[in-house]
Amino acid sequence: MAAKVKGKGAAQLELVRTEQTAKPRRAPAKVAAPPAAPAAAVVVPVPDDAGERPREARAPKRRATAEQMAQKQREISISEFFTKNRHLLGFDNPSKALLTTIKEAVDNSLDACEEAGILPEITVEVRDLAWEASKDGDLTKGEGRFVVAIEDNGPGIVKAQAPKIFGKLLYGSKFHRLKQSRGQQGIGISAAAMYAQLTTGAPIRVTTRTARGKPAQFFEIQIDTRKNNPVVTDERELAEWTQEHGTRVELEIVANWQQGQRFVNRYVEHTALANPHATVRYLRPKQEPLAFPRATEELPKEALEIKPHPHGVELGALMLMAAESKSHDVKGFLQAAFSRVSPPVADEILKRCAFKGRVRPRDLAEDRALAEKLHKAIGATKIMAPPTNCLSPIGDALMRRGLVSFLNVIETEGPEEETQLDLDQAGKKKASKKEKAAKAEAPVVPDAPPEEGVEKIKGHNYFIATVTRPPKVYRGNPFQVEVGLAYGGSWPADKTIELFRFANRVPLLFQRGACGVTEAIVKTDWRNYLLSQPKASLPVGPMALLVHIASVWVPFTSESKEAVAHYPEIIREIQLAAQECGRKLATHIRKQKHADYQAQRRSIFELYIEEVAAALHKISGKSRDAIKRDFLRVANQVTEADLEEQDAALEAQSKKLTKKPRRGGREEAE
Ligand SMILES: Nc1ncnc2c1ncn2[C@@H]1O[C@H](COP(=O)(O)OP(=O)(O)OP(=O)(O)O)[C@@H](O)[C@H]1O
Repeated sequence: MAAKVKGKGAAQLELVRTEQTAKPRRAPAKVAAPPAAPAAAVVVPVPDDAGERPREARAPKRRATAEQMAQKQREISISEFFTKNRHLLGFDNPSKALLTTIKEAVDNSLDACEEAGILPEITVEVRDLAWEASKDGDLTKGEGRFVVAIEDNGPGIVKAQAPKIFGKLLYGSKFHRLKQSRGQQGIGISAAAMYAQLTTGAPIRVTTRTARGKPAQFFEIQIDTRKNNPVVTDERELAEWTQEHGTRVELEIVANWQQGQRFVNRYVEHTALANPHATVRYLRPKQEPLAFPRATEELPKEALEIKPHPHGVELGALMLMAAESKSHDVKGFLQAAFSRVSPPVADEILKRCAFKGRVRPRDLAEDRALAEKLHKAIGATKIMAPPTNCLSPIGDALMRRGLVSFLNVIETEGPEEETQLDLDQAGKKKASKKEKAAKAEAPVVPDAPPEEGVEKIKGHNYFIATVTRPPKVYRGNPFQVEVGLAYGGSWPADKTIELFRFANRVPLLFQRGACGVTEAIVKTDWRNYLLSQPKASLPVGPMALLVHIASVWVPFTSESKEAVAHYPEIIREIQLAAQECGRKLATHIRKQKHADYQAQRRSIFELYIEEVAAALHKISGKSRDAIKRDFLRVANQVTEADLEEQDAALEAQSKKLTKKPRRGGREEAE
């Protein structure tokens, strides 16, 4: 495809596909015969591979002429293209298709609720048609077929829009705007509908209502893939529907539940983790439903739409914007079309351009040299970074709450609290009844207060730390990175850490190796933070690491939105966030090691308290319990004081160890 300016005038500039021909304007009178082959074929001497005497070869026979080829050339509709290339949209195989279908609909529901200012209540339902038929004694029906239904309490969809939203690829509200949202391409839900149609022939079924008192609308929609247009096969009003407002989308698809369910489980769990304001219910075949109640009643901060930043615009886009401008002069155009261009900034840009005579925006569209001058001047002018109110990060507090409620759902009940007596007997053997009774009578010395950042979840201690970096910009697009970690608990200590990747609060479950997020975490030297790390790999340790990128436009590596592209600005920000979080982790691990050591010291001391108390009781006649209590208090004071001293030393050490990333990603102590 090449950009070509057609005719004159602002509206006339457009990007034109240089097709040979979509449809010939008039049929050729007669396809000209190919030129007659020369009487004697051209003989080209070809040296033999072995370097022996040159061999003589014939020129290959022409198989088709340009005219013959032109007859086969025609436009390809976007739906036809993606029908053939559905792997590009995440429908590679039936197990992945199950997840992609759910993901597209849930992401839309969350986006719609947030945009409307509604706390999302989302139900995800997967029905296994073969299993349902088998319950009625029919073992022949529905093999490999599933119904996926997603219902939300969002704002609903107006009647006239529903067919295009669900029956036309590249139709949506988010592509042209600059504001953080899960969807950005306008292809997701219609692609799911296309996959359903392709694999089962069934239309997508949509029920939607925009307000209480208004009737719910029901549609069955198919896609005419040749034209990329919707075909409504059924449409009616429903008198009864449970939702006052919202949308329900139902798709019948070929899927692989056996393998796909773990992806869906993960997606639902992680969606709840990054969206603590949403309630998600998950109804699945042959298993108990799962519920993820919201962890906060607060909606995320509203992301506002911004205008593009001048430093992010490329020459072709600048010409296109100029062509569409309604401003009378370039100064007005710059101010109206871009963010952060105040009158003085516009004057400075124009001064740099030094245009001769009056230049109107449409002149820029028609004259590439003029546009290039302006483009260069923009690049040379210092302009304030774009506004960042277009972003809505999760934030430290909610990331922590999300992690806690996620761990509460996935964590199984931990071991019963081990009594001090269990530990005293050097081993894990249970305390005898007598010992337990003695323990109950023993004087109580208060436990040390839990360390800041440590959460007890179902009997397991997790250290949780979070970092939210300030917003940054890549190619004019604001973005912000957040990192959270949960260390300890029942995560295995000898395995690679769990890396949870998120983009605009959407979990990324595939293509971990191809993702810029993974690259940034691998490049971070986790040995500085007391984790082991094989070369060029993720670190090893009992930890889950959450990385979230919020941006007005996430640069994905493909339309299936599974991995983030390797933009240096993004990778560096992730590294900085990971390092900041890593420093918190290292402080915790050191503290933990030291506390373990002091507890060990104390327990050795406590082993002898009983006997010493008995002896002192004999000598002094003072009560044994009072003596024991005094001893325990002293033991605690000594080890606490040691701990405090150690804490101060650690604090000083960690301040000294302020890390600075080295070029290439590794970091050094200053
Ligand atoms: N449940 C819903 N409630 C309200 N509006 C919806 C809902 N689902 C889809 N929409 C509207 O339909 C549009 C198209 O959705 P679609 O999933 O095809 O693309 P997208 O979300 O814009 O981008 P992407 O292709 O990246 O997912 C959305 O932009 C939104 O305006």
